[in-house]
Amino acid sequence: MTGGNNALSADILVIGFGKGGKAVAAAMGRQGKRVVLVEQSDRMYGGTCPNVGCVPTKALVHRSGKRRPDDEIQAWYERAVGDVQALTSLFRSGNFEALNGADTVTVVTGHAVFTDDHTVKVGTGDDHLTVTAETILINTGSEPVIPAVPGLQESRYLLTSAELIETTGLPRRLAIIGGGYLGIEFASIYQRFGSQVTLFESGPDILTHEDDDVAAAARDILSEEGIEIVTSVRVEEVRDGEGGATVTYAKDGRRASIEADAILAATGRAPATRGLGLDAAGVRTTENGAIAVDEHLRTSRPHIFALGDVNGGPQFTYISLDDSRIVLDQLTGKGERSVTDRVAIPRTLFMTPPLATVGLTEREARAAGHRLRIAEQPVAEIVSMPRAYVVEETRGLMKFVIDAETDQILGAALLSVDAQELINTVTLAMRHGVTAAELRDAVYTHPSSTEAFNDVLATIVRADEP
Ligand SMILES: Cc1cc2nc3c(=O)[nH]c(=O)nc-3n(C[C@H](O)[C@H](O)[C@H](O)COP(=O)(O)OP(=O)(O)OC[C@H]3O[C@@H](n4cnc5c(N)ncnc54)[C@H](O)[C@@H]3O)c2cc1C
Ligand SMILES: NC(=O)c1ccc[n+]([C@@H]2O[C@H](COP(=O)([O-])OP(=O)(O)OC[C@H]3O[C@@H](n4cnc5c(N)ncnc54)[C@H](O)[C@@H]3O)[C@@H](O)[C@H]2O)c1
Repeated sequence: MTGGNNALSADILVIGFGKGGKAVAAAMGRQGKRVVLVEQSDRMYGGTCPNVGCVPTKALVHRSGKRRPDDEIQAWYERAVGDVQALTSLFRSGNFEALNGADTVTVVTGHAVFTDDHTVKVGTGDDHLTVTAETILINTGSEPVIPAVPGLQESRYLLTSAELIETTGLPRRLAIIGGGYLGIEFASIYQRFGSQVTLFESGPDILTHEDDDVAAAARDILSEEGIEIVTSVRVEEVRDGEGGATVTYAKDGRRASIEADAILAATGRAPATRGLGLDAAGVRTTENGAIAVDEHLRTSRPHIFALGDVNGGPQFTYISLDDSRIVLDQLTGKGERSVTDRVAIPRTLFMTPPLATVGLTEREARAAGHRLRIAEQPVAEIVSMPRAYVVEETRGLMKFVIDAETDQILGAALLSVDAQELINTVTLAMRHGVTAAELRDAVYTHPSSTEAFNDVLATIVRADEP
């Protein structure tokens, strides 16, 4: 690193400690490049995923199923929060050391603001630092959107997901606004811990992207757990009282209200570009507020890249990681990778059991003109999968959408124990042209969840006529 006390210059500057940025920082540092990574919060080394996103929420999913007979609910929840915070703290320091421990990489803690297209200022007043770099990566993630409901923003019962997972008092009554991935996962976690959860979704249903049978199976599980799901709803007002808030909503032309001890805003996350000074760098944004990028993730200034949630792509950690591969390919490779060459990207919604999906739904495949065979079975009926009974989780179903002409798997929806693992095997099969018959007839370990494929793929419930 060169520069005076208040100035650093580097080959690569990374703004934000997200997945993609830290992967590029580590790789370029290993190649001997001088790298500076600026992270605004010492609670966020490693970014959203290990601190307040994927890792702590999945650790809570796990713990929400582990109540011992003599556990008092509040004490059990508080212990789970404490354990999960200890875990995130471990990952946080591991992330910091992994980067800052390298001779070539410096982690700077402070909020970065562009002053021109090669320079950022970190901090203010006498303490401020200037970092200048040849190449800059913006990896600032996203931040929760708070819907414009009168009284909500000012409510002392309003929490973001990051705040809720650190709160040691279990809300007795939790209202969640938004029935997407985040809202459903939190509904599932908190209902299992013992909260009474009401989930408000403005759309006509939850999981509308999925086929009706898959969505209905998932919805039934959530309802059986005791979650109150209110769809086609307009949350009209939040009014604070002494012991909680009154949430008033309109549905089917009628007004009603519930009382809540906590309200979670789960209505989406917007690219985090506020206060970055993008204008000073000449970096353009889209009308949705994301940083505009080409297929190689270059912004309107070609030496500045944007990775992860901030570029408006799908908001998943593994997409941010894949963004890092594209950027590294631009910086040191052949420049062949792009966002357009991604095939079959899986997703997992971590309710219990998880819902993992990839590729086309039956509805989408029909709309695209494919002649189909549909393989489907409820988990409880998959004879070749005793694992579901072994681990006492027999709820859900598995569904495959198969092209009847080529036997290629076009898509799958697995609502099942271990679905977050199973979906990666299906995805690999789809990427490499492994047919449905080959996946069906493969030899799998026993007792495992994968061996369900032996049965499910042999159970054709619908086949289109040639
Ligand atoms: C509750 C929750 C659960 C989730 N669960 C999953 C899951 O199970 N699986 C999955 O794949 N995805 C999940 N996601 C989404 C996933 O966490 C994000 O897609 C991913 O973390 C985005 O990573 P990123 O690289 O874009 O940046 P982030 O990891 O968001 O990092 C951005 C960093 O930039 C910092 N920053 C912002 N502005 C500045 C600035 N001006 N100067 C310096 N630093 C700045 C921030 O403090 C932050 O640390 C979840 C998200 C949430 C909120
Ligand atoms: N397991 C995972 O991979 C995982 C888990 C959690 C979050 N995430 C990521 O985080 C991102 C944010 O998640 P999210 O669920 O907040 O966003 P989302 O955009 O997926 O869902 C938001 C939901 O809120 C609803 N909504 C919007 N305004 C509303 C209002 N005023 N009242 C009621 N409902 C309203 C929308 O119709 C939508 O269903 C997602 O894009 C997802 O990729 C991923």
